[in-house]
Amino acid sequence: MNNVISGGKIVIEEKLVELVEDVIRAAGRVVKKIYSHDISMVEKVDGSPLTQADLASHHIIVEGLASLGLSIPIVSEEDCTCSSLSLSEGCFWLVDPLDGTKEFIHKNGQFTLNIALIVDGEPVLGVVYVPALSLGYSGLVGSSARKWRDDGYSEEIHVSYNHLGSVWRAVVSRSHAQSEVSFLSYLESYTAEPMGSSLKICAIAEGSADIYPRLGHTSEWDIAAAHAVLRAAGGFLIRLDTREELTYGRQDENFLNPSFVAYGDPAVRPPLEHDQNCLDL
Ligand SMILES: Nc1ncnc2c1ncn2[C@@H]1O[C@H](COP(=O)(O)O)[C@@H](OP(=O)(O)O)[C@H]1O
Ligand SMILES: [Mg+2]
Repeated sequence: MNNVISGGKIVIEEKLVELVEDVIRAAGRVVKKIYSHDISMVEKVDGSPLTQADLASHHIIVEGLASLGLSIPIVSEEDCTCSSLSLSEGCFWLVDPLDGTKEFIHKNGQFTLNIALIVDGEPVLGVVYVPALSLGYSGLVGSSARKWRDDGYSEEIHVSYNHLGSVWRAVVSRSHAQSEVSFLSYLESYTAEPMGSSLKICAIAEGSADIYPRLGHTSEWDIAAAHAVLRAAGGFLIRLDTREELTYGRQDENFLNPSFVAYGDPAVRPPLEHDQNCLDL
């Protein structure tokens, strides 16, 4: 592991992204196997679904990240007990082992595995894997973002800048999108495509969508990895209350996110002048 640790400090470079891709693919293989059989589920305390795939993926990712030997704390949707640590400074892994569990259960393919590296509150590295498509997205902020497949295909991705004067291509949650549609009515003309999981943010990163507003509940692990991919691809994900880029490690708030909007082109900002009004809709 000498190539990612130098002078006792973690070196965040492409080699580390490749190692995280190996970890996520290993978990994805198991998730895919479960997906192809009957899926049994239980309800968590908050009423959200949990399947054997969420737990299997969690264990493989936690073991895989630990085996890198970097001694970085891991916060996962399925185990956020290290939240007694102070996470606002330093590094931690932020993992959603299966985002879009409802999509997984409904077998529509729109679920993802997500691993982000957070440094001083910012998502700096992210890998999102889409088992149903054998497809992944990786981003290293300050370097580049890539879309890749298990067969070795890989291409650099970038947000789209060409929407001006044309219809805004919005993506919204499949399950929770009522207020988001009200928010979008501030745009002159838009289409709204329902999509599960962190795929929505990846769609903006690769330029196939322009904007994703989320006014309802999400947790930090739902979006951190795709947020890193989006930043690496030139995009933004800002809180609607402060209009600042969203940061991570807010364990005092149980890792719950405020309302936010993700977008690719900085020119999307003008409609956000109305954001506070939108929240009251
Ligand atoms: N009431 C709620 N509180 C917290 N998070 C919620 C929620 N309703 C939905 N979510 C989050 O939204 C994610 C799904 O997003 P989407 O609707 O965009 O596909 C879920 O991820 P999981 O499937 O990992 O639980 C869950 O974390
Ligand atoms: Mg999730």
